Amino acid sequence: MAQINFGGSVEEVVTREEFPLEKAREVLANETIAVIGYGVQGPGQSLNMRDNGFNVIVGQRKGKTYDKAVADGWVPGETLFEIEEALEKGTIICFLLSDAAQIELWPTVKKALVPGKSLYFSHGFGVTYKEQTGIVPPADVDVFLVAPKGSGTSLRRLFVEGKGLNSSFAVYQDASGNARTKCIAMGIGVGSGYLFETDFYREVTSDLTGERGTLMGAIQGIFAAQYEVLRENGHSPSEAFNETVEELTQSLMPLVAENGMDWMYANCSTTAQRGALDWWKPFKEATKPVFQKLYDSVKSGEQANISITRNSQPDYREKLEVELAELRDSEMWIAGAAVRSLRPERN
Ligand SMILES: NC(=O)c1ccc[n+]([C@@H]2O[C@H](COP(=O)([O-])OP(=O)(O)OC[C@H]3O[C@@H](n4cnc5c(N)ncnc54)[C@H](O)[C@@H]3O)[C@@H](O)[C@H]2O)c1
Ligand SMILES: CC(C)(O)[C@@H](O)C(=O)O
Ligand SMILES: [Mg+2]
Ligand SMILES: [Mg+2]
Repeated sequence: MAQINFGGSVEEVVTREEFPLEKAREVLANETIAVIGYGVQGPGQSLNMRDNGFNVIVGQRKGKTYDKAVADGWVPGETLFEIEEALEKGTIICFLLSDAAQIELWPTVKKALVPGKSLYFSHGFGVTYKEQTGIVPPADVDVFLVAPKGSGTSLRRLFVEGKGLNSSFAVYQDASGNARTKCIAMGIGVGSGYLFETDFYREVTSDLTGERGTLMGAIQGIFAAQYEVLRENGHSPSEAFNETVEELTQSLMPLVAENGMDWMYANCSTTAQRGALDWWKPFKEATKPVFQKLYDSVKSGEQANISITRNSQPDYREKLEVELAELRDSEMWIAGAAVRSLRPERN
């Protein structure tokens, strides 16, 4: 493994150079990889693995997503099956249903896990919160995860562009003695840029924190707060949206992604630089207690509990739609839709 110094801590990571695709293909040459679920990660991972030359099949219940799989080139009866049939044919079972649906399907999956098969996750959720999920894999199967650090949509887009999302990987159970190598081979196969090692508990606690925090929950909260203050002080929706969201996503974040925040601070006006240097610490101080509260809630299992309870309700979709409409119909995101429609590349 490559030793990389991440800000003073040396960590071992797996790169594509030291674990090339050819090696991954060799490791998994005799495996049938069954991707169960074709929601967000299912398409990204299965299509990348198919394009990388792996033996992949998809298991998906009939409906809109099944039709999407057909449209993506999966052939019913050859590479696309009902879930039970795919579970039977697969030797590596990629459990890519939503975390709540995994609970419901677990008895079916468990039955298919005969000795010698492997169980693959993209989240540490199911086994970490086993008291709530009931997901306890049989002792004679390998259990591991590869968790792409990003959306399945970008996993596929970046792969098509010849780039790759980073993923974490972890082995929960090594029945064959070869679980780690298989796990890394899967990580390379799904199109990871590089892979860093974790365990199921750390993967789920960091992931739940990140998505509730800076990746989605906190950022929307900060957007809404600044937008409201600008609007309450007489700024137009277009001015408030551009100064809150559009400039960040279109101009500054791609530059931060390329060069880091220090570069961004060094390459804006001296006026902006002074202000950003003065204000980042008060924002940090104001929000850190909220992040600590969030982490504690993740750690105690409360967030998992909320997620399982809410997402297992029969009227989950209807209730979700109401909450999404609150965002979609907010002035800020209506203004956002108008701003997006004005981007020159839309024409
Ligand atoms: N969404 C992401 O980009 C992302 C990123 C990293 C990790 N993950 C993890 O990957 C896994 C899959 O997540 P996802 O977001 O792709 O899932 P998803 O919510 O998109 O659902 C996946 C599939 O589950 C199927 N499904 C739902 N309920 C079902 C049921 N009762 N019976 C049978 N099928 C059912 C749906 O048809 C869909 O094809 C999860 O563990 C998630 O935490 C997701
Ligand atoms: C894409 C995310 C937010 O990183 C993932 O963790 C998810 O659950 O969808
Ligand atoms: Mg997540
Ligand atoms: Mg995530």
